[in-house]
Amino acid sequence: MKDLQELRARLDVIDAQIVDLYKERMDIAREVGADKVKTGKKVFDPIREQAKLDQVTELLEDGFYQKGIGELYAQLMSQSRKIQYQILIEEGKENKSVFTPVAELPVSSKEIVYQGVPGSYSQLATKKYFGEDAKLKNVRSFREAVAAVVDQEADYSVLPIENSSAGMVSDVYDLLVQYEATIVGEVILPISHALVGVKGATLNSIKEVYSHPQALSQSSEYLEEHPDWKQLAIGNTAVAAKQIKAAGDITKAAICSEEAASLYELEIIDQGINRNENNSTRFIVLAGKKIYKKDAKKVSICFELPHVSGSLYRILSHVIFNDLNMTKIESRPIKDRTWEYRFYVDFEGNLQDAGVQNALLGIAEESKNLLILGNY
Ligand SMILES: O=C(O)C(=O)C[C@]1(C(=O)O)C=C[C@@H](O)C=C1
Repeated sequence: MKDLQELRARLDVIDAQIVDLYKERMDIAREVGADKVKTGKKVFDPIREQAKLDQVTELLEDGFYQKGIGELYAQLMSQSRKIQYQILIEEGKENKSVFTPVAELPVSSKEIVYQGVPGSYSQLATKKYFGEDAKLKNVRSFREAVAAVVDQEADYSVLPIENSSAGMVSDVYDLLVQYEATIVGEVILPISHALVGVKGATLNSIKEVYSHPQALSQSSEYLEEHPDWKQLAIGNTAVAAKQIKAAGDITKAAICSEEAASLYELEIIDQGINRNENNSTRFIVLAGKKIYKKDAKKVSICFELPHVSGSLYRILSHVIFNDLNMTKIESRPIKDRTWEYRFYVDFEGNLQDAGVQNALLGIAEESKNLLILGNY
């Protein structure tokens, strides 16, 4: 058997050759990029890439090696594209961003909109972000809240986007795309549910509990200790509180925030009844204009991908190879297109960073319907 040192010495020789060839290949890819800038050809040429993958795999017989060389070339070509997108940016040939940086979010005399009723968690989140004195207006649906900013009836609206235990609010994700509203901020609200009732209501008098389905589910362990209580779903926790007040019945209770209890003059029977003590909801602040704060640190985008092996991998490589820290990924089915998905990705960065611009160029060219949802 040849000794390890000898084998490693041979690998070193081969690797030096690979490095030289890699450099030569990248230099040529750069020249191709310069040519593409001149002729206006697209950087990503999927037909050429597939032909290249077929060509290199055919040169090998072993199945394991064939797969390996395919993976290697997918990486190499992705790096060629990265260098070429960089040239586009240097030459100022990329599609200029339609987003305007601002020092502070502008506020006019218009109201700030939230969905729900006074006392709801959305109202609490809105006050947390804009301050106690902000002029607020409530609307009934998520759709109305998004439409209000797009139609310039309000400067901003605040909507829940995800809960730490129940997950994404899918309707809001879908509306973001339908209306092309811009995320300009976010606020995280710790959620602590209380069991509330009218004066005289006690754990023993309760027969029915009303709340939003998520609040019921987040309090499920507590409710399991009271199996005889009937659970009834209502559109909003604060609406549940309002109804309990109107009913004036000691057999009915609501699960809502302590603020909603005090607003509707209800008594707190039990506090902090949610299962997960760290339960929080993240709310987004939406604007109708394409603006972002100069010091914004997070980019949210969404794009569509065909149901093809490796398509998500290739797109995410733009995030990874530009050293961007991806903090979240979600997907939603695209209506009327079975098994096709829209992906929602968050990563750290600012629209002015070269790495962010480079990644967005690549994703725009290689996916369908890229939308920059916001930088905040
Ligand atoms: O042939 C090209 O057009 C290139 O830019 C080179 C290359 C490659 O690295 O082989 C890179 C990107 C294209 O998508 C296809 C191929």
